[in-house]
Amino acid sequence: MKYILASASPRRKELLAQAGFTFDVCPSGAEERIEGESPAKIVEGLAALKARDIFDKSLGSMTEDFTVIGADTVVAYQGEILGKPTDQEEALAMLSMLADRTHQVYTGVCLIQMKGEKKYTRTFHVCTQVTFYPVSREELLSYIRTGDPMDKAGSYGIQGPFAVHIKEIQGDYNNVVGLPIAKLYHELREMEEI
Ligand SMILES: Cc1cn([C@H]2C[C@H](O)[C@@H](COP(=O)(O)OP(=O)(O)OP(=O)(O)O)O2)c(=O)[nH]c1=O
Repeated sequence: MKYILASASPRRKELLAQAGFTFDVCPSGAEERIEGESPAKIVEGLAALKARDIFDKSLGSMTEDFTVIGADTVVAYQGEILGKPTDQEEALAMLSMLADRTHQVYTGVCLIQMKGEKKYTRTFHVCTQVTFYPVSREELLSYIRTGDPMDKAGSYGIQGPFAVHIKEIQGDYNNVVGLPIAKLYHELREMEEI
């Protein structure tokens, strides 16, 4: 089975490699816009969009069985959905809202597999609860100056300098970083047994 990761995220690449997969990386340029639904539906929809884009592009050139992996991550807080910030001001607004509170991180994953003549699709999501300590405005500003928030959903990376502000998490840590690798592994294993 050949695996194709439909993502430009270096964290997703690292997590998949750590888990022992060998794979190609083929980022999707699919337009990321799905609105007005629950966070779970949004991340699943966006993951499916990315996976489908790369599946369609790969189909003509693949001579062996293959699986495309697409993923998307958002932060949700009391009905608000937070993606990547567009500028430093927005990053400050997001982090100020999340400080001293608990929010949810959703990652959706879509697997599209071609086995023989048959196509199989699986889409799922994983939700992790994350609680921040109180964070002062000065601390937030100095974190934002590092540039770390800008490519991350919710404006923070749990795996970087912001780690000192994480009080508690409930659920899969890797899901927060961008890929629920354990669930992904088990879903793939089930898929390949069919
Ligand atoms: C909350 C959080 C998010 N993130 C990252 C994971 C994702 O890369 C990013 C959310 O953006 P995504 O749109 O999910 O992914 P991406 O644009 O990086 O890559 P692609 O669309 O090509 O798959 O935020 C962290 O690295 N750490 C965190 O703690």
